[in-house]
Amino acid sequence: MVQIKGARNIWLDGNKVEKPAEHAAFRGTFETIKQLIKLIDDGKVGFYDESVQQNVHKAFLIPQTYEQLLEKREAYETWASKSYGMMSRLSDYAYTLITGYYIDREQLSVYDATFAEKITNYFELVKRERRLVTTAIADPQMDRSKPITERADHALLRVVEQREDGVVVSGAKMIATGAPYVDDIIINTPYSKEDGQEQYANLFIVATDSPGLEIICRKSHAETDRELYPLASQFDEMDAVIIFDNVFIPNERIFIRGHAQGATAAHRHQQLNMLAHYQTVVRLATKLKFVAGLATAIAKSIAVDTFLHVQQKLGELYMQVDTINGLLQAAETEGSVEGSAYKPSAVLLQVARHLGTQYYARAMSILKEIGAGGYTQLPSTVIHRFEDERIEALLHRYYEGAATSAQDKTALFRVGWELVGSEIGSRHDLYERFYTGDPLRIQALFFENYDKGWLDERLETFLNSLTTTVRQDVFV
Ligand SMILES: Cc1cc2nc3c(=O)[nH]c(=O)nc-3n(C[C@H](O)[C@H](O)[C@H](O)COP(=O)(O)OP(=O)(O)OC[C@H]3O[C@@H](n4cnc5c(N)ncnc54)[C@H](O)[C@@H]3O)c2cc1C
Repeated sequence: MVQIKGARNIWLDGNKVEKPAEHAAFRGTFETIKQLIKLIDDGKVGFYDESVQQNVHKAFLIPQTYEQLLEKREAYETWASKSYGMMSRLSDYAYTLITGYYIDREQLSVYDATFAEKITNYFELVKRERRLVTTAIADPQMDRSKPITERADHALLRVVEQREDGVVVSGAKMIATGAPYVDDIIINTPYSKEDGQEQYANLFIVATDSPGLEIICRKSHAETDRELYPLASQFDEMDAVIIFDNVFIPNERIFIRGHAQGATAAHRHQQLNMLAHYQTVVRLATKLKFVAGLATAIAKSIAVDTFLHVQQKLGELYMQVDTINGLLQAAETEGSVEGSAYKPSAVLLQVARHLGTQYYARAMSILKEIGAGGYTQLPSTVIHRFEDERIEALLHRYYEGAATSAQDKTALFRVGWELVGSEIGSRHDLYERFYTGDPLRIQALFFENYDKGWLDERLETFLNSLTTTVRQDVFV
């Protein structure tokens, strides 16, 4: 029996949600998560872990070889394809972050001598209890222009009381996708900290049933009717702001305590964690594949795939999928053993992640252009629910496709509308643009960190070839 406890202080529509698993806004997703967790007992997603004597998700597998990395890919693919790539923070991402910290525990112990022991204990706990975990990093959008030192006191999550057995923190974090469903949230800080800013410089994992931790949900996009809303009825992950109103964090959950460089190093670790990026790119590929398949089926259903420009647009979608898959494969084969793990190539995964922020928006645009007015021609319910048989018969006639029944054609367009026109669809468009951080600054960071050696070399060779003699030869 799979138990999902869910969080405690969940706020939706101004009310406290007492039994989230029974609430219409969360029920469908609770059910999906339950089905997913069952997969851990299957060989494709889970592996037997001696230390906890049970199957655990392969996100926890520390790959020693290329082949083991591929095993992880299969697990992520199987997990992601159950939600067609629509759910992305269902713990597999957070598990890879924890595994990454565990792999590099000695390195990070430089900033907090207790790091290695605590992360080892948590690594075992999360596997043993099959705890669900998400992550929240950014501070609330108040005044982004000010340096940390000039921001309002409550603008940053901070320690308000030091105790022997832990710390008390106040402040807020945004956004934590999946928060109502999880047991724990990894909390870190996005900005580089300096000495003197220790009260903001903590990496900890907070339990969602901690008193004072309030989960403020956005509007629910969930629906309960599976036939009308196949995506929203199963896959609304929910996004929330987490408010810490004097929340106690016990010592064993504080991995870096009040260390400016340490908190920055932990954040960089998360940003550069190739095993975590690997999971996100596998998930992205799954979603793009789903969209490409749907766009093709919609085009076929009304036979617009016969037109050249539609063929070109569908071709573009296939190229998106093949580009991301190609980058994934290259990242796998160009990986290397670093420390105790075989890790995929960082640069190629960063490229794939960044392309994803543009590809998804483009894919939505193509889906709109192909389906066109068909999305708004949908009757407000499925055809077989019409109470008048005469009208139902008329709908079967006038909603039919080229070689597709009215029932099948409207079902396809319904999914299309969920992606391009519904609230959950808009949320996904936003998610793909921003989930990896601000794409603008990430690309600029790519420039900064890029190994530009080969660019200089080429230019130097060219410039050296233009010796005085050659120039004289040319211009005499
Ligand atoms: C649907 C969704 C789900 C998410 N889920 C999670 C999650 O589970 N966990 C998590 O940790 N995060 C999550 N995020 C948050 C995500 O990490 C942030 O949205 C992202 O880092 C961008 O930050 P922001 O939204 O605060 O935008 P801001 O940083 O406020 O940026 C707003 C605009 O201002 C510009 N800007 C801001 N500051 C600067 C600057 N210094 N220099 C130049 N330009 C600047 C940006 O380019 C952008 O155009 C999620 C986001 C979304 C949309």
